[in-house]
Amino acid sequence: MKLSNTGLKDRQPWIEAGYDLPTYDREAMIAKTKAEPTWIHFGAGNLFKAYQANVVETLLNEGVLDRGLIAVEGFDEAILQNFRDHDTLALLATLKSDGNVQKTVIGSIAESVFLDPKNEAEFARMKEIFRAPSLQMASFTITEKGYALTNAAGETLEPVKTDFEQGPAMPVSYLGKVCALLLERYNNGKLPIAMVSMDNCSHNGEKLKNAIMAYVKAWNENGFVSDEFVQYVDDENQVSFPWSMIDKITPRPDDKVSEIFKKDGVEDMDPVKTSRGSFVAPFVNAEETEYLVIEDQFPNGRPALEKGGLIFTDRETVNKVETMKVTTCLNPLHTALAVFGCLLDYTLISAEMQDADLVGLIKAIGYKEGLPVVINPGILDPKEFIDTVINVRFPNPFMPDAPQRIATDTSQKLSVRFGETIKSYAQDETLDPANLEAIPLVFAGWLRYLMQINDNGNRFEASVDPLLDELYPLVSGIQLGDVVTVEDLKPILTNAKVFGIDLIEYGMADKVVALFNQMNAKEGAIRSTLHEVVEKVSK
Ligand SMILES: NC(=O)c1ccc[n+]([C@@H]2O[C@H](COP(=O)([O-])OP(=O)(O)OC[C@H]3O[C@@H](n4cnc5c(N)ncnc54)[C@H](O)[C@@H]3O)[C@@H](O)[C@H]2O)c1
Ligand SMILES: O=P(O)(O)OC[C@@H](O)[C@@H](O)[C@H](O)[C@H](O)CO
Repeated sequence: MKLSNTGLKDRQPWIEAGYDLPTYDREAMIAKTKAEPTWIHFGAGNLFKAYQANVVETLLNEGVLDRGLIAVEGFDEAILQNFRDHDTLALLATLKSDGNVQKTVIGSIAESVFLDPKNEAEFARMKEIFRAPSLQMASFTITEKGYALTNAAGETLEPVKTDFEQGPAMPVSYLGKVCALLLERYNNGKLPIAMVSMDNCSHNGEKLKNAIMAYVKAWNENGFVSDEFVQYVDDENQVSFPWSMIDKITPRPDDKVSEIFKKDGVEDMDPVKTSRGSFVAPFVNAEETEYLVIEDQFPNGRPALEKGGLIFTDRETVNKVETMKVTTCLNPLHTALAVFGCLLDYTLISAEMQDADLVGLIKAIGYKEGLPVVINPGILDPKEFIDTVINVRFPNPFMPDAPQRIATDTSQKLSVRFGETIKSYAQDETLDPANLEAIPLVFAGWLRYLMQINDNGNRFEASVDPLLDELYPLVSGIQLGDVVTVEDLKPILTNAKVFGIDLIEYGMADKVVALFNQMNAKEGAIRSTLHEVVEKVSK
């Protein structure tokens, strides 16, 4: 059995092996999507295939939609190649908490394009898509760092600087290319569009808009674009940047899941790590739970995605749901498990959920330190949300999720996942950041993690992180048993780009450094410190 157009011609073996197959005319869907695209997605990673593409698959099968998705990859060509090798088909394994695995052939991706102006044919197609009056939305899952314009020191990144100065003709940065496509749309009828960030960043729509506007303004100042273009991008009735919250735990493609497909007789199912560090396979594996809440601001209309379970609401509600998930009720808990999982030598989140100290830690972060600053969004109850995360989702033994995946780019995530909570404590007269215990432990744990020596004194390799080269030298000279001071770690502790706040200014640095020293005292000290803090906060 081959995952390809030819391989799917004989449907019987797939059906007998329990696969859900496309029931619509895929060729017709592809032709219609190419001719009149409605939805283009940037970032053809695992989440996109597991969530957005699966929702569209369901709606195509139900006859609600007649067009599928166009997938754009602009960072890692190997992701695209993997996809094209299988006629833009993908397999999805939905790993249910009762152990059942639902196997779906995803056919909803009609076309894939590489975002690269140097590749004339591909970029000409991108421009053609952006000229299409039918295009309603461009969405993004390009990770938090995909939106960055500056490095940790606040300096403009080189490719961004080049694009600001050289204009839209041949952009080299990711968002410079996206901005050039918006210009193409403007130059061909000033057509409206929604640009929807679906990444786990706080206020993701605002983040995308600010980044795009930085290009637009620089190009305007340097004489490349008109004032009218600036107004077009800035007018949410022309170009909107809806805020969103997305939630579906999508681990890297796992060998055990690949075995399930291989056992069924599906060929070529091995996951690979690409040279750019992506984990990719012709299949994706994900949990069943999923939420996608989007601000309903689509100036050119939108597909009826509410029929696929998406929730469309106002910005305030999205903000509350997103704040709840990303800054208090899920992602901070995940990051705590990521950091301590790597330090305590775990390779599975579900195994960490059998560890009373770690469960105690995330309960403290969620219920005790997070909940007091959460505003109930109304459409989801924060306490029930944490209950499900802790009791059902994280412990799901069938989910191959690893702390090492979640530890990716931690330097980019701490400010959102914990910094927002600390700021809320500081702003609330009834709360005091000095009373926080679990969050400072995670910060100290992360500094200890940066040493890349685990609690047994063994070296481990930190997950990919854009600041690792910058941050590692600050801790690489520290030996197990050394005692450091706030002054020694000042360059990190004061970095508001990392923590969201200056830890010295907020009076948290002493506590973080004391916990770091306690965890660095000797082998086993991470465990004993974790246990001690959890005992203290559980009282
Ligand atoms: N995996 C999950 O559980 C999950 C759940 C909810 C939200 N998310 C959000 O989706 C994002 C992607 O997750 P995924 O599982 O698809 O990851 P992935 O590693 O499979 O895919 C990442 C995508 O981002 C692109 N990318 C990476 N670095 C980039 C850069 N510097 N500039 C532009 N593009 C870049 C990659 O090429 C790829 O298309 C996450 O960062 C997160 O914000 C993920
Ligand atoms: O996806 P990231 O890299 O922002 O963070 C890692 C995980 O915490 C995250 O992917 C969760 O699995 C996801 O946010 C669940 O919806």
